[in-house]
Amino acid sequence: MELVIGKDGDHDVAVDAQELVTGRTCIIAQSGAGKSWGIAVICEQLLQARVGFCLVDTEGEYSSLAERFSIIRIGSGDDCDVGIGRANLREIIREAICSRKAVIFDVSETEMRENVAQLAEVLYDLESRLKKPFLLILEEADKFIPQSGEAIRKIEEISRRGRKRGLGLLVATQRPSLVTKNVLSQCNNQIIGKLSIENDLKAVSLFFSSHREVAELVELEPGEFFVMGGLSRGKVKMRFRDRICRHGGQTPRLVPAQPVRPGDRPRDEPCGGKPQQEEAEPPMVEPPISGNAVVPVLIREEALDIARGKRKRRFRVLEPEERIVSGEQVYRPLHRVKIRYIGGVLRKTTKTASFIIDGCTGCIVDIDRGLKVRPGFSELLGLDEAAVRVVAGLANGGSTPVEIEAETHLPAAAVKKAIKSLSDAKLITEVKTIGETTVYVPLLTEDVPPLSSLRAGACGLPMEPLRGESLEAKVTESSLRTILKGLEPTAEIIEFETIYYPVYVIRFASERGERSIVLDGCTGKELPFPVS
Ligand SMILES: Nc1ncnc2c1ncn2[C@@H]1O[C@H](COP(=O)(O)OP(=O)(O)OP(=O)(O)O)[C@@H](O)[C@H]1O
Repeated sequence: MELVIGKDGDHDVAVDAQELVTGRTCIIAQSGAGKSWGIAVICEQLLQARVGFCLVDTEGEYSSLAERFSIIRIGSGDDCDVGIGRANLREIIREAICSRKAVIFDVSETEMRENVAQLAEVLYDLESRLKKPFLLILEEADKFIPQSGEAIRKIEEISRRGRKRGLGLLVATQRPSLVTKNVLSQCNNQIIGKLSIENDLKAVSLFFSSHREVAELVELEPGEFFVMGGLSRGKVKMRFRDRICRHGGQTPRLVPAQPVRPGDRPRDEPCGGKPQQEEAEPPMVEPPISGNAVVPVLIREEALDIARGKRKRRFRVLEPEERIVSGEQVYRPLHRVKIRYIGGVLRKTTKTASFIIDGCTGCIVDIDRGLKVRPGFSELLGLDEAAVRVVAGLANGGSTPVEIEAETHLPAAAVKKAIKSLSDAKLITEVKTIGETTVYVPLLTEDVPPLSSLRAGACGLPMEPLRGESLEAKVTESSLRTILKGLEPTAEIIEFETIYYPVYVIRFASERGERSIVLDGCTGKELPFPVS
């Protein structure tokens, strides 16, 4: 029997149902890459084929399956058929195995580990006697069978000895490097999607025959997966098919909120259909910084692990000379900015440009498989509009004050003042030429990007409300406006929103002193930001 689960171009991709239901399969991909979608597609196909399974739902996101199919839902929510503590689990699972039924075991609001351990015991025990095909599907496997820490023994046992009992195991994770190798190495069937973190790419490399194949995972689009092992003949790249039911794990869309002006009281939007209460007097407390943050992927231990590899070593002895003195996760403020200005060859066209600027340094960033940092406006921070106009207008070979006046349309006194502040900031230097004429040359270490080159892609990473400490933004809307006006007098900021990005700031110490590095909280890559 085959189950059609996806498409490779126009061709259906089918997997062997027997292998899926009684074998060991892993579904691996980073957050937002389509695992839950894929698991739900598999469940729909199993339901249509009347194959029994039990799905451990850690987020309460699969209940929409019950809108179209007959499923027993055990959990703690109002929409569950049986309360998780009160259920006669053994009887329900026996009935499901014998009658080829499906069970959703929703542990989202419960003591997950304890309940899943109990389920695994019951399943293994029943199947040791019944020996009928039945599949256990385990979302967020890293929570139950971690690489470091104690794994639920019965799940390890199911992965080793379930097949002969007809009991298959399908585990899903965003972080294969955090799942015990004891189970991962048992997975002879693999469905692997987009991954970016080095440790995770390393963890799945055992399923591929070359580094080149592993590197292909980084390039996959959300929804695309490689199906490998016993599920298909050879490695197949596919996209999971459309859902029959509504997708419960839909990423919430970010909708623009009403801008808040200084002095306005923040107003909560109604949530979950509850009516808004009449507001009481505002409490006299400092409002916490609120906003949306990119969901961190790396846990602290992993960041420290990466940092250990970056310690400086002594030349003679191989011991590291540096030790890690701290490593904390913080959020960097990033401003998403949209501007409008007059441009074009004849300077008659209204143009727009969008970009994301790091609020701490003024560098331009892209959020694409982690943070990519480019030169931006860092060196212009703190200058006034005239100074920005002067330094941006200087010819590489240098300009005289008269040439600067002509280029910038600034009066002589303003040019003189700007030259003084730029010299103080060591952003220009003067070169005396023959005949008493002074020529000023720019000392900017990076080229300032032209406005026409600024283009921000969408942030494809999952977001959540900011929950941690954030660094202070040195770039404000008004300081940015000053710089932009200096670069292009017609520039106006038309959108300005701050989002937050997780990083780890690691401090090293040695007898020579201290230094710090910044690691990307989503990819673990070192970011070229200075740490104050
Ligand atoms: N095959 C697909 N076809 C169409 N849309 C898809 C597909 N796969 C994923 N998506 C879209 O991508 C979004 C994220 O997918 P999904 O919820 O499956 O991610 P995930 O890998 O489970 O993430 P997380 O680990 O954070 O739960 C979905 O809301 C859906 O809109």
